[in-house]
Amino acid sequence: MGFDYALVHVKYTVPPALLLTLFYRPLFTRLDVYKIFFLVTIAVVSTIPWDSYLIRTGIWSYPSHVIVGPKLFEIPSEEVFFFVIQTYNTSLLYIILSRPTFQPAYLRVERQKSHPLGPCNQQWRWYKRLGQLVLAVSIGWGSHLVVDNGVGTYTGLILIWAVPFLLLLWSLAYQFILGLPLSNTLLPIALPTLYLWVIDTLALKRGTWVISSGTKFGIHLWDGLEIEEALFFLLTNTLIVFGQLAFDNALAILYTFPQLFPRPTVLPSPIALINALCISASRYDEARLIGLQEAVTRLKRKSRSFYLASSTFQGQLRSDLMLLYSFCRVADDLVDNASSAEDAKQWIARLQRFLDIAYGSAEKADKSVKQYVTDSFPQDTRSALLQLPCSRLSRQPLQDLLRGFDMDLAFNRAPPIQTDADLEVYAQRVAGTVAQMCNELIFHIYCTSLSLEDQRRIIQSGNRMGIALQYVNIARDISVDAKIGRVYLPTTWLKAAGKTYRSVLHDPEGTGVEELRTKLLDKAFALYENARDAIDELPAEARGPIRVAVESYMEIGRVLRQKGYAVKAGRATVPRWRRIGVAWKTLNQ
Ligand SMILES: CC(C)=CCC/C(C)=C/CC/C(C)=C/CC/C(C)=C/[C@@H]1[C@@H](COP(=O)(O)OP(=O)(O)O)[C@]1(C)CC/C=C(\C)CC/C=C(\C)CCC=C(C)C
Repeated sequence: MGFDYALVHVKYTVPPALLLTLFYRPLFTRLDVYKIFFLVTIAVVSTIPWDSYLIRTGIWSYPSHVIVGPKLFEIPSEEVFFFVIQTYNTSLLYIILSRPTFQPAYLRVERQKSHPLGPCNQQWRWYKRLGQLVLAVSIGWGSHLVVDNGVGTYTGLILIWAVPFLLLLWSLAYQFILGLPLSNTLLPIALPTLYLWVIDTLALKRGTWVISSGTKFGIHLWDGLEIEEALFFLLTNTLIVFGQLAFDNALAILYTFPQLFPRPTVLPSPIALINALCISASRYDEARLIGLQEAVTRLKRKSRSFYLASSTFQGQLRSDLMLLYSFCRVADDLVDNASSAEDAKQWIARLQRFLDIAYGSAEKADKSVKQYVTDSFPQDTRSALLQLPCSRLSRQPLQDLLRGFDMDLAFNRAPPIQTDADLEVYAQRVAGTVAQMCNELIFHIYCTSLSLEDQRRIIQSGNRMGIALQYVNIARDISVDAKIGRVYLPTTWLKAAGKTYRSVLHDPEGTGVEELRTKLLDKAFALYENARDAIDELPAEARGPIRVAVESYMEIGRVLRQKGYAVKAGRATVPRWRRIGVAWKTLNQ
């Protein structure tokens, strides 16, 4: 009996597990736990027979003075724990590194020439086949080495055990394996592999585990690291990451194509996951994928705060929020960038008609909505309208949002915001409604035990939070808005400060404006303080992410409030590292 192997865990495998867990703790969801548990189970069940065979045939061994004692099918308990902890560490590293990526945008429709809709991404079929060929050849070579029963036996046994699983995962998830950024694929394989190579070198040198000499090539990758051990850790980490990628690929399919999977659950069963992966890529909805890709690009380009916050959301809620953002952004831009007041009015009328049709008769809606949008809106805005998740949103906040845009048009006639009450109505329409829709999506997607009355109360707090954010938005954009002929500060405030609407329009940075900005920010922070506790009552999966979304926007207000802060180029911005810091601090509160 000895503790050498146990000490390898104490020193080298448990500390990274603790560090990674601590780092990711605020974002750890049930789905993450489910994904890791799923993979750990498969890893343990599939490795035990193979490892047991290797030990029983003497290909590798553990001197009795380095292990504590208990064994499972001849495998020391420390080794069984190794399967668990390696899968946990590599999986968690993958989850952390892939969190910023919006993976559904990497799904691709594949169609052959013979398909009625014409060819699309045909090259993917060849990539898939090429990968399958390479993996099949590796299995063949592995079998040959095993049959030979010579110095290549250990390599052969590694190959015939690991590569069939890789072949299966590749065949199911090649789109994600090839298409996702290297930070989601190569990095989570390379980092733990390198780390385990170093640990293995130390363990082999100390004799914690021993590989018998007749079954290995005797080649070293570096002093003390046998080539077979290097291959073993490389392939096991690849298996874990491919397993996670296949899981995420299945989730992306389940959550992206409602016409194929109408009501996916938050924790889909293994059968549902396999069904999703087995659907032919020719059946993916191309319009939906374009809608999601355009939504991510739009969000990334237009809002740094919400883009950062979006990476803290998961699954269907993340997609739906992006699509909602895309719609709101497009609608706002169509009205704001119109060439004349008449033109802007026309866009609002068209958006109004779009809502009429989208929320009209269910059977006819789909076709006529598509037709209407194609006939009435510019090409680059269509996906934002057509992919709006109408079935999960009520009509009233969308309707009110348009009424808010309508108030913007009134600036051409007379200042529409005279009093505090006007300001509140305006902010409620353009931002309270947005918050309401975010909350509607959350309650739709995540089950809650809250009564309807409590849900209504939380939604009302959300509305107030939206108003707070809009006040920050107005405080930030006083100069920008003046350039387009708008002053959102109530005229009663201007009068009390000895200013006129016209004077602020012409000199938005003049004396006295700073005090009014501060007054507006004070109002924003009062509303925020009042509403923020309601976030704690949201379903657990949405709490942290919503806090990040709210805090990263309120941070703009904090920057504006800093003594001596001068608004640069007409707009206050929060530096990237400060935004990340805010998100980090918020999640750890
Ligand atoms: C994470 C993520 C993807 C969130 C998406 C949120 C979303 C759908 C935002 C829509 C934004 C938008 C373009 C709306 C159109 C009207 C408008 C301009 C509203 C102002 C947003 C400012 O965006 P931006 O700075 O990019 O705009 P301009 O450059 O000035 O044109 C608003 C300030 C409204 C934003 C309001 C919210 C996102 C609501 C926040 C509140 C909650 C999420 C609810 C909190 C819940 C509780 C229980 C308190």
